[in-house]
Amino acid sequence: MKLQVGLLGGGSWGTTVASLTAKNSKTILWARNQETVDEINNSHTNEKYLPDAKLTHSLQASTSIRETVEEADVIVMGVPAQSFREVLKEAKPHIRPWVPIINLAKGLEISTKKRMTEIIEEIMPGHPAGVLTGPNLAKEIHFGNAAAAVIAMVDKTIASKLQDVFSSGLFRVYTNTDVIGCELGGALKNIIAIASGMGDGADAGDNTRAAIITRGLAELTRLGIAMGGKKQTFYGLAGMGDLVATCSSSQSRNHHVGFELGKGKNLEQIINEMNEVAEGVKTAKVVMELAKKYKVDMPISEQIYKVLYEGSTVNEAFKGLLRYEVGSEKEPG
Ligand SMILES: NC(=O)C1=CN([C@@H]2O[C@H](COP(=O)(O)OP(=O)(O)OC[C@H]3O[C@@H](n4cnc5c(N)ncnc54)[C@H](OP(=O)(O)O)[C@@H]3O)[C@@H](O)[C@H]2O)C=CC1
Ligand SMILES: O=C(CO)COP(=O)(O)O
Repeated sequence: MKLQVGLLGGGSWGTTVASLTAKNSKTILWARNQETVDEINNSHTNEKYLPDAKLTHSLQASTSIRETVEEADVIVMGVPAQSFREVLKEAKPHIRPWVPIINLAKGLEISTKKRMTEIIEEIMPGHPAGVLTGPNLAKEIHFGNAAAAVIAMVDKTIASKLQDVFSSGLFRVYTNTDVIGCELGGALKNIIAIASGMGDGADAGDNTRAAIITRGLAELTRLGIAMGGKKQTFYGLAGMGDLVATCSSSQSRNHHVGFELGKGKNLEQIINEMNEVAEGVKTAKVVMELAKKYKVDMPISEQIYKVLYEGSTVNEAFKGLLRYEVGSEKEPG
């Protein structure tokens, strides 16, 4: 039986994933913006978020959440982390019992410090919750470059059914049962990507970027393990894979924020000039609280937090990092 997909969120990643699943299954994409919906239905494009990309013709869009989810066999949540709860609550009355809900967002909720699948479990108890994550820069996937992702769910049987919904010849979807680790990998790497972009913007060089990626992996792994993720997960697609892609790509919005900071622009101006989300900016606040709660050292994230929220300069951030005691390159856990 072909599963029907209801995907909520018409930004660059939501539209990309909907265009992928529409190749395999009937897919309806919900966006709140009527113009976006009309453009997807009539021209099979979403120029605001995916300039020059042609979407799968069978993809339908709707401004009605009810129409999008009421017959869906799987719900995919493609809105940013801070809007996740309100959109899911709006959809809840129309979602059939036991339908799995898959998160695409890479962020943590500021007010509760929760992961998105924790929000799913809170609002929709009884529905299997999972996350699709990995090194997946939307535009490359749209233009047909090969990529790999992970679908993480506690229930292996459901995860392998959903593998077929998301996979295509060029988009290879692996399964994993470590939902916590996969979800945290995606959220935590965004702050490291800001750091890497900041180094690139300040012309710090390739060695600096490599050090940020490697030590960034160590610190996100430390927090991830303390919060219940598995060490192995952070060395896979959801951890190292996504970290490398995001930290080294000018397509990454988080890298872009860092790059502009490195060039000397201020945060407000950078955000005002973007029309897409950079989740790391908000996640940085949550991560500092989590690092304190779990008593984990996160020197790179801490310096980024100081630049974003405490008026630290880029120079001070790099000097701050250099002041940390150089210990042994011990196991992150
Ligand atoms: N882009 C990428 O390469 C990848 C992104 N992700 C993650 O996916 C998530 C979504 O990102 P992405 O699609 O890129 O984001 P974009 O910034 O491209 O788009 C955000 C989308 O969410 C919609 N939206 C925002 N707030 C609300 C709300 N309150 N109610 C309804 N819709 C809302 C926007 O609608 P409107 O246009 O009306 O403002 C827009 O359609 C993020 O967490 C990101 O980290 C994960 C992997 C890859
Ligand atoms: O998560 C992503 C790629 O895997 C996208 O990163 P940005 O949100 O920084 O663009």
